[in-house]
Amino acid sequence: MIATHSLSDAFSPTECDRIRALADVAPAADARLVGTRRDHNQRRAELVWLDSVEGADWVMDRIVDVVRAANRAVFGFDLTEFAESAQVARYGAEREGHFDWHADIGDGPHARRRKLTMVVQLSPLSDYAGGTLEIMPSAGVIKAPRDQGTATLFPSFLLHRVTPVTEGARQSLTIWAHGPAFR
Ligand SMILES: O=C(O)CCC(=O)C(=O)O
Ligand SMILES: [Fe+2]
Repeated sequence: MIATHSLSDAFSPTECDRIRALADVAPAADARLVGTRRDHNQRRAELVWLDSVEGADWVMDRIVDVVRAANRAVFGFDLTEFAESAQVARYGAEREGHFDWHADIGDGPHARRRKLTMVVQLSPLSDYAGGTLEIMPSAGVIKAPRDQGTATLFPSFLLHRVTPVTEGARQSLTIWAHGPAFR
């Protein structure tokens, strides 16, 4: 079974910096989990929804291309739409930014239909320590490559986490692709 798929140059470092600059000037919200509950032990991060940011259409265009190609080549899921905005998250060492083990399939009308998750590493390696994205397809854990611009895709039902950032700050871009239930 194919668990995760990483792509080293989904975005160039310059493009990552442009996305970070867009997110940096947008008002950030505190991270909400699937639904509306806020639980800072589960997740500590600041979020910017890309659909509320002007000048970010090219980011969504690229996301669609990358997810489509990876799905065609690797996953073969029946995906019909991107029903939710892409999200830029910032995990800062000042409050040990992290996201504990979770799956992305939730209770909401959209979260329930998430099938494929893609996370792009927006920060250069030198910006932070900790903040590793780990995915658990079975007994072992897969560590997502950290290089700036690398995308990691995985089925949204897999458990994954971001370990606490201990120095600096890590930013990531997350998008979900949706479709009818697995069968
Ligand atoms: O920031 C990451 O690497 C993961 C984000 C995530 O798991 C989520 O938003 O559901
Ligand atoms: Fe997640």
